[in-house]
Amino acid sequence: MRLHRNLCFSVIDGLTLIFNEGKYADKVIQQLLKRDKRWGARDRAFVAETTYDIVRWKRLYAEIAEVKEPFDRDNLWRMFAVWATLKGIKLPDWKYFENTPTRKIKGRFDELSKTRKLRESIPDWIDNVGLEELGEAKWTKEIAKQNEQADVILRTNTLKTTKEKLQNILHDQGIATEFIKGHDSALRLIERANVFVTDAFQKGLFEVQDASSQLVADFLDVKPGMKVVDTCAGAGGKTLHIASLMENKGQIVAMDIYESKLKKLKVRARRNGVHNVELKVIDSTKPIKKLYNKADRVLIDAPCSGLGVLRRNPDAKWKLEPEFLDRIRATQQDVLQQYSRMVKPEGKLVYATCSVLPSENQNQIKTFLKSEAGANFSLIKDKNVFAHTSGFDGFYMALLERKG
Ligand SMILES: C[S@@+](CC[C@H](N)C(=O)[O-])C[C@H]1O[C@@H](n2cnc3c(N)ncnc32)[C@H](O)[C@@H]1O
Repeated sequence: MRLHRNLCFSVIDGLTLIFNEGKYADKVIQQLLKRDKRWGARDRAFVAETTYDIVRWKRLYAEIAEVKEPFDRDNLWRMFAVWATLKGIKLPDWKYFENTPTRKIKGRFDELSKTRKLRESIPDWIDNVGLEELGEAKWTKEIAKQNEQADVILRTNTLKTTKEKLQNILHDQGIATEFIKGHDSALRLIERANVFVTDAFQKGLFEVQDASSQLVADFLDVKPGMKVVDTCAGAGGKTLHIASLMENKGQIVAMDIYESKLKKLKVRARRNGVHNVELKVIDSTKPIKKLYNKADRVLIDAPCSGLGVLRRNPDAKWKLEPEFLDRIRATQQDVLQQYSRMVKPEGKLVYATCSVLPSENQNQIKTFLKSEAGANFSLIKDKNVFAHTSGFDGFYMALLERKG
């Protein structure tokens, strides 16, 4: 691979914004990709993947390069040189790469890789939490898998097409996909591609959604005609899936504390041809209380640490803080206590997170079931999905039923 100056400069600019100005990696990369209209698919992939890679391996590369935060541009070039050297890419004779100690970089990589938190490039505290909650063997495998790039997975919008038809349509546009066993609506891209620019996407034939995330709506056991409340709907990944499973029949109330997210859901629903979703901002306890005992199904896709989706959001490793984790655990129990009241007798509730930590998952369910609000419920089944065993995102989901 040959390094191109303007692409490498873009990566360094992006890293400055992410590391030094606290900007979100996905947003920064989105902006970077708009920089030069002449960039082809490969150039764009280089900028996106190299930036994500250096974000993912920040701690390890900074240790190898012997630089400390806040990083100046020279520091970032040194980290870039580490990235290129470890990838076996020949460094051009630009001034930024003068005196790059290639052999020393490889030696330090081997040495530092003996320690998990350095090898996997994670803060000490995350390593400690993972170790404490999952044990050495599981945590070591899971965090390694969480550092790999995730596949692109699509969910067929069955309101508009079938998985087989979608596969053919994408094939005609040069995008090869395969089915995934156990995931009825999913297609996996065999090679990465920008699917958002396809006609099929504009027409709402699919959404991009990881295979684990696609299990959640299935878990909720919805039927056409039901009244379903999606309490933490965000931009609606799961709401849209639920609408497909309900064949647009019945009613879905999609709620979130952020109106901005629900606005995105509105746009997506229109593209998907979804007609049975009502949006409600949670700005007080009123909209919740109004729905007490009314819903056949309630989904709590709870806010969480995101420790199951680091493959997609590698900068979360650096943004997460122990205090946030404590606060979010309290929120998780709180939403379980409050939102479970919307389930009617014999109705069902799914609690889900994209975390692999038991303290955000099964332990929350145990606490809930022992509480007064939880005494009305019984656990039907739950499922832990780990990236290292499934190959998809880390997730947890529990299905509870309210007694009659
Ligand atoms: C895991 S995300 C939801 C993802 C979304 N369900 C999807 O499938 O695309 C959690 C959501 O919970 C929302 N949230 C945070 N605290 C909340 C609360 N107390 N009540 C309702 N929603 C909340 C966040 O704004 C966020 O959109």
